[in-house]
Amino acid sequence: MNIKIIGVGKLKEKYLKDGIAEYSKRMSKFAKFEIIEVPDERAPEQLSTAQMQQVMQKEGERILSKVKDREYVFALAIKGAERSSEELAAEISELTIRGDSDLTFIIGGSLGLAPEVLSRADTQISFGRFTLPHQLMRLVLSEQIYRAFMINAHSPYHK
Ligand SMILES: C[S@@+](CC[C@H](N)C(=O)[O-])C[C@H]1O[C@@H](n2cnc3c(N)ncnc32)[C@H](O)[C@@H]1O
Repeated sequence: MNIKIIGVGKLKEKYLKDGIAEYSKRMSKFAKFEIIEVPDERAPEQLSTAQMQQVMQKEGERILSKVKDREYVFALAIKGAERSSEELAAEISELTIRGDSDLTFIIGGSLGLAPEVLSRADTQISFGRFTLPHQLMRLVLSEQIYRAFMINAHSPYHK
């Protein structure tokens, strides 16, 4: 199985890099795990709606250039559908059984995801109504994907 997370911008914080490296190492016995970073669009603090859409569109084009046709795509979106950890684990297991072995998770930039990215997604996944910083989201998501593998392996990690 190949798990890919596509994120916008370069991860700067050491504690986030360390956390992701830890889950990446733990996941290596279940899947090939990679994180792809696409450049964020430089933008001033104050943006008009049109400028915001332009930023999201440019970032969206960069994101979509990294997505292959065969990949099953989860877009992370606050307004997406919430799941429990067990439900995500079951979803990953079902996808594997039906032959979808390339799972891609997309996290938007600071303004969110362009409509084109949401349209390409096979499903939208929400971690609740809180807005999480996109870089922290990479770590939270990495842990939840690892947790899904542990649930499917019936490991006591998930209680
Ligand atoms: C700072 S948030 C963007 C906020 C933007 N106003 C929006 O509504 O998308 C950056 C990215 O992190 C992810 N994200 C943040 N909080 C999330 C949540 N509760 N559930 C799912 N994804 C979330 C999404 O991919 C989002 O595009």
